[in-house]
Amino acid sequence: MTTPKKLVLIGNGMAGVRTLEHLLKLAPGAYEITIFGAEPHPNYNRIMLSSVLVGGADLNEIVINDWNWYKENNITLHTGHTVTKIDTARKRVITNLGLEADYDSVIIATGSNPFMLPIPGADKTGVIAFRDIKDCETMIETSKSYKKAAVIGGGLLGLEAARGLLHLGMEVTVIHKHDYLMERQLDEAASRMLQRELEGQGMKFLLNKHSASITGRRRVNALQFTDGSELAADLVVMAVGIRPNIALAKASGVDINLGIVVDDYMRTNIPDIFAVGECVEHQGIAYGLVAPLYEQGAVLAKLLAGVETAGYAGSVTSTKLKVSGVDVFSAGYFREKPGTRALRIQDDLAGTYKKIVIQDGKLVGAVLFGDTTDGAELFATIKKGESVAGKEKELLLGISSDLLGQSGGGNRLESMPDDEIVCGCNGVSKATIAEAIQAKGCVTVGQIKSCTKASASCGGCKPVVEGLLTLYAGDAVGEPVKEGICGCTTLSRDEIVEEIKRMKLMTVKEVMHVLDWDNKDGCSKCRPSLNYYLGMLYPEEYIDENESRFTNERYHANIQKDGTYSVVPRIYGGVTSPADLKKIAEVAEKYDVPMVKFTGGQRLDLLGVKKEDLPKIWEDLDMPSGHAYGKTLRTVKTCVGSTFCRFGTQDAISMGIKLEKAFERLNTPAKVKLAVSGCPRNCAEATIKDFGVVAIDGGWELYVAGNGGVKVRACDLLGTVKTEDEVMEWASAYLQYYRENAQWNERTANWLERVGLDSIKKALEKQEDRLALVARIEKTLSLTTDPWKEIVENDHLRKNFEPIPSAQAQTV
Ligand SMILES: Cc1cc2nc3c(=O)[nH]c(=O)nc-3n(C[C@H](O)[C@H](O)[C@H](O)COP(=O)(O)OP(=O)(O)OC[C@H]3O[C@@H](n4cnc5c(N)ncnc54)[C@H](O)[C@@H]3O)c2cc1C
Ligand SMILES: NC(=O)c1ccc[n+]([C@@H]2O[C@H](COP(=O)([O-])OP(=O)(O)OC[C@H]3O[C@@H](n4cnc5c(N)ncnc54)[C@H](O)[C@@H]3O)[C@@H](O)[C@H]2O)c1
Ligand code: SF4
Ligand code: FES
Repeated sequence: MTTPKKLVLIGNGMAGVRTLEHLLKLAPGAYEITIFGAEPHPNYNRIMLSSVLVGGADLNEIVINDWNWYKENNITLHTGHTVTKIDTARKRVITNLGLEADYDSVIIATGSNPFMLPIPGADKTGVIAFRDIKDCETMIETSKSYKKAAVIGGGLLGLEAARGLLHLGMEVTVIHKHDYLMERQLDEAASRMLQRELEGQGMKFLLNKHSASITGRRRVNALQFTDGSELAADLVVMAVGIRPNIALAKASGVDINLGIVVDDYMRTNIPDIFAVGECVEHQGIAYGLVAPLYEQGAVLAKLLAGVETAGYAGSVTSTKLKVSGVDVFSAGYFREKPGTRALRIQDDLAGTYKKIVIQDGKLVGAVLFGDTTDGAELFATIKKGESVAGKEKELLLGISSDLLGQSGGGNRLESMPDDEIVCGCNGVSKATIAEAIQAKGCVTVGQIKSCTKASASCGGCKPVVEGLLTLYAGDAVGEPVKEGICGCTTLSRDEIVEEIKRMKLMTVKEVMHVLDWDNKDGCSKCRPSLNYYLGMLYPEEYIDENESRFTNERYHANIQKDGTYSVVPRIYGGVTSPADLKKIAEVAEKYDVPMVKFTGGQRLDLLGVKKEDLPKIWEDLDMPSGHAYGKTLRTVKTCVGSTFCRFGTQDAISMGIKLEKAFERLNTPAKVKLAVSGCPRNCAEATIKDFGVVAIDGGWELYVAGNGGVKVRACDLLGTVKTEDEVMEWASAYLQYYRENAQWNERTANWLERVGLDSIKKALEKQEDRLALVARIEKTLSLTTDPWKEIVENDHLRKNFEPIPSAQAQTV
């Protein structure tokens, strides 16, 4: 038996220990391993520090290898020791505390140091980085006694720190030197959308700002900028990038440049000294994300185990911001340059943006905002490097689902190699996930997460994990895969509503806590849906959580492409008056409204309004909100009907106004549009509305679940009635039944297709059932108020519309 060689690992972090995990599998017993780690902890998942800050995990949960792991693998671990020198002549390492250890081979995995701006006052108490457990603990402690936090750096780390500090109850301002956030990962359009979303969560921003000094006696009390302005701050977190930690390598004669220079096998210039992780520079690049570091570790482990391997060839990277409620994804070379072509889709209403960049017929980069489900597929396509010529639009529209095996291109997941890493953050391979499903019986993403940690960090791999679940659980196990309303829970809409009723849960937080949400803060899908369900179930007791709503609903106006808003006052049934038209014209002139436009719903839209002008405009207009922005009743379109039209059989205008006055301000699962036509010629297009009314001789036909949007759907006939009162009764009952049974964000057309017309007819056929529904909708309607009026009359609410200080608007 050969004596094991002595292997010393310097740095007990993610990349180094990951390399050893591989090595232990490939060549158990081949090495006598000693690890030196400067931190006092066992190896932990640094990525998850962001989750710790927002209460999504505690420090014990982020440990990757606990103390026992080292014992079980006969590894000698020295924590709290910083190696200060590698004596390459005597093949020995020496620590700051005087400990020495001989080696045959040594791996340097010292990671990075956070870059601290060298400005006066940077050494004051309360000025920290965000890199390790200690920083995380300092933030949590500080938030208990102090209020104002400043985060310098609007990159991934700065924004995740800022989100954490907000969660801890601090007021947070992010100071960024560029004019838009995350410029290293996003283009300007996506970045502006991100900023708006984060502002909605309460984050403040100072862009184009350069920090000059930090003031305070011992502790920081303010941050001063080069333009002379300042910001009060009790805590300053610097998140302005990282620098490879090369001090030890330099002191030991190892070649360094930006980082420790290595070849494709992670060898340095000195025999038997290897390096891996963030401290390394490979082909001129130092990586700052775990996926490439794990790839490096796999190559090095094979080399040390004597297993043949191709060298490390560099990595294409992708990132996902880990801020709940905000989906941002970026991969590859997303900037346009000569020789590239970019395709984009931007939907300001849905708050989504997608851009792909093509070079030489191949996909080379992508940016996604608002909906990142295509991220995994786009990233896989970038990595494959195959031609996508002719399929660019399919890629852009997200209908080329080769990766998940949903299109004719064959199932890429089936042919994916077993050892391919699916979850870059946690280094989980396809084989590990397959084993979790097939051998350990996992049938939900949540279970796979608990079992393997795949999708536990940034969540970017979730679509692939879901695809594998369908592949293995669907085919091999045959068990139904139960999915929750979003990634935070496995509970369906109906289960959640049942539990809320059964346990009398009264707030969004309570629901998430009691029903054991995976992500304690929820996300942009579950928070607004819970807010809706609670409001629907408890119209009297529940206090609407404004922060759970989307930007448009929070500001009671539609945000436009350029960040301005649109104002649509209510114009019942499309009928206005000279007085109202005059008011609208005067307001448009007074506030320099760039455009006044008739909408498709027969109203007037004032476009290009500045946020700070909104309350003043509403005050001057003195008209109710048209709710053109929310998941509520939008418009009731009418034709002129029997009042003026020679074909009209009924008074469509007064019927429409009656309906609009009854249901204005009603919260619904998704937006609801109504129309009334005075005869079957149907000039108001009532048969493509959520609820349409068409006059016939001696009565009215009632139509439901139509849609004139992306997917046009003609209504189904619900029934025929004789009187206006009956129209009101059926409309009320139908809308309330929809409110009580549809999923949040489900339009009536989709709802009806899901549950079937017959089930709806059955639920409404008995008058006693209809009247019970009518009573419930009337209760809800009796409690609604006009949001514009409420804001106009409340100074505190008006403050939310004041401009956010920017580089142009100085002192804070
Ligand atoms: C808050 C946060 C969130 C992040 N989120 C993501 C994410 O979502 N996705 C992603 O891909 N990446 C993320 N990262 C980056 C990721 O954590 C790093 O890329 C990764 O941890 C680097 O691994 P490493 O082993 O090279 O360095 P580290 O994990 O930093 O390990 C190096 C270790 O070596 C120790 N050490 C240094 N010098 C010595 C010495 N001389 N002697 C002994 N020990 C020494 C250090 O104390 C440290 O413990 C995040 C980073 C942070 C801070
Ligand atoms: N979700 C994730 O993937 C994730 C999360 C956190 C951290 N990380 C990684 O951790 C590392 C550190 O993150 P980071 O965000 O600090 O690095 P970064 O280099 O990506 O971003 C730093 C940001 O700070 C800004 N900046 C630089 N100097 C500034 C100054 N003087 N004033 C104001 N702004 C300034 C830069 O413009 C840049 O946008 C990176 O490698 C990052 O990839 C990744
Ligand atoms: S729908 Fe009939 S009543 Fe209404 S405008 Fe058209 S033709 Fe006239
Ligand atoms: S890739 Fe980030 S959690 Fe899987």
